[in-house]
Amino acid sequence: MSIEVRNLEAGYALKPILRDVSMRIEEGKICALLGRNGSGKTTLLRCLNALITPTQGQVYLRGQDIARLSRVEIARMVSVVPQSTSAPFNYPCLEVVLMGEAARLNLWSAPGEAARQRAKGVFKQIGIEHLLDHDYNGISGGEQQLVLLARALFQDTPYMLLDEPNSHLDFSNQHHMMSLMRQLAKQHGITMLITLHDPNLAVYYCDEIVLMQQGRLVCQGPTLEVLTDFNLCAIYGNNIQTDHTSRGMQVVVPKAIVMGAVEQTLVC
Ligand SMILES: Nc1ncnc2c1ncn2[C@@H]1O[C@H](COP(=O)(O)OP(=O)(O)OP(=O)(O)O)[C@@H](O)[C@H]1O
Repeated sequence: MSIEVRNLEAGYALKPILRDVSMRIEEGKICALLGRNGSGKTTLLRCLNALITPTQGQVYLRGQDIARLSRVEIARMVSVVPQSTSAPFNYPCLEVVLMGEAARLNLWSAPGEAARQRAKGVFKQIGIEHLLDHDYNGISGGEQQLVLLARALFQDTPYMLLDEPNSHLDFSNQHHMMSLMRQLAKQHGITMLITLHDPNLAVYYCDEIVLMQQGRLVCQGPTLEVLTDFNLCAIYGNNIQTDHTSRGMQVVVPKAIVMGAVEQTLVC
């Protein structure tokens, strides 16, 4: 159940964005997609979910070219946690999560009691049972992000695509969410691609990293092999580097912090 991308080119109208992107993520791996703003991460996720049709190249899920699959077939395989949490609807959170069942229902049927119980179980798993009956538009951005995560988990697919799923979450929930993702990938063999802006979350939780720059894939490999000073500098500029905590864990920090330059600036 790997994800395979071959020589992908894609963009918007006359604006090419992705150029010659090829990569492979093996089953059960949790892969971080890192890159500067506008480097093409969301565009790549949209191609993997067939929301954008590539101008060249192919995406294979379970060895099947997704260009040949119907929307329903794709929805049974791929769940998405989108970057934006805003929604044109205002349903109770439980109903939002139950929408994850849509691809498994016939046209005129609705989720039954068993589906409702399963959905409630997912709320509990994430620790948001208190949001069950709240209106989706009446909760915070971080809470909305957790509800969208619940919907994706409820959809119960072999592939998950998460686009900055932590952007609204507090420190504790960021780690809770990432460790839950890791647990799911390992226990259920779910293959995940997660765009992140904090490389440290990739260090702690992801098996591998894909680095993107200006629509091209710069590098893919095991997390610590990819997060070298050289690669970080090439992607993010000269003010970032790796360091180690007192327990020997690799972390990514701004150079100014390592050299004490921030304190010097403050004193001045
Ligand atoms: N709907 C769209 N129509 C036209 N251009 C778009 C559209 N969405 C994104 N772009 C452009 O495509 C490029 C890549 O955007 P994309 O959202 O894939 O980047 P990203 O790496 O996910 O960025 P970020 O980290 O800021 O979310 C950017 O130049 C962006 O302006």
